[in-house]
Amino acid sequence: SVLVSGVISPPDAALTPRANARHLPDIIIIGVRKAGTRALIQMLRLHTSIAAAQNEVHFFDWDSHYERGLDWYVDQMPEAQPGQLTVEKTPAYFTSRDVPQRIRLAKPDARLLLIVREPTERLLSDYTQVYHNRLEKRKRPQPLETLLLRNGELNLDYKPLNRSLYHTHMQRWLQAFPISSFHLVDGDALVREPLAEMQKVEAFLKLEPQISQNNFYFNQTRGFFCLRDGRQQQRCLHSSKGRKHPQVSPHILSKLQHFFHEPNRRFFELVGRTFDWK
Ligand SMILES: Nc1ncnc2c1ncn2[C@@H]1O[C@H](COP(=O)(O)OS(=O)(=O)O)[C@@H](OP(=O)(O)O)[C@H]1O
Repeated sequence: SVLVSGVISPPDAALTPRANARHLPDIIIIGVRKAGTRALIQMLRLHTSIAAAQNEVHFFDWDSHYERGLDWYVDQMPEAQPGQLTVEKTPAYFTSRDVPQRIRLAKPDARLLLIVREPTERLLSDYTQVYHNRLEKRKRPQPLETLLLRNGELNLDYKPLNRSLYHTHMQRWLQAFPISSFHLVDGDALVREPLAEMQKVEAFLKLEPQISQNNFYFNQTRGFFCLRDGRQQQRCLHSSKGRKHPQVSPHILSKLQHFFHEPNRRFFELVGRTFDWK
């Protein structure tokens, strides 16, 4: 501060380094569960302009969190340097009824990242996740057929099946946000060619292109790409990512793929692009 004719003037804002601060997320990864949301947020934070929340926050989908208000939500965010964009991921947002309107109220200019994956494979991944959760809780896992079929027909109330009906959920989101608020990430492509997929994300977010081939190396043991950050720290995703899926009879597989054909077509129409799904 400077003493001018006996008055102490406030410090020059331009000369005072602004401190790191928490703020509402600029970017939200809204899902889909088991489509590669963790890989996406980890790859995004390779960029120096991104500050990412570590844990799934579940602010907009859990009433007990939502009732705590926006100050609580901001407290869950990482500290961001001036100019950094903040991102959180909660895959359950995509399929939760009230979430689109709640996000619109809190952050109408949020940039929404949605990662999708071939719906049958996503269903099997979802089943596998629940299977392991039950084992951990010492509950007996149930065979897929019992959950998926009712009187020989597909059981539409089975949640992992419902979550793969992307168009029904996307319809709700498009009532709250224009399509320009979304960027869709191809989860199958992110596994095979992470750099190409991340360059599209950088472009959508208007970030300076920074992520490079140097940030990825293929790990033969894991069968996936792992990450190398700017300080040459190497890191693969947790071992719960990339699990073996159950063997499913060809009859059920083709039933599922046939079933998803029409919902997929409607999803492609809604989002104005296609994916390479059977
Ligand atoms: N690089 C890399 N390493 C490991 N795993 C990768 C990677 N990229 C994408 N994936 C895929 O991410 C799938 C898990 O998806 P999510 O992180 O969205 O799951 S969750 O909803 O948060 O539980 C996980 O699904 P499963 O293979 O079914 O386990 C992976 O296929």
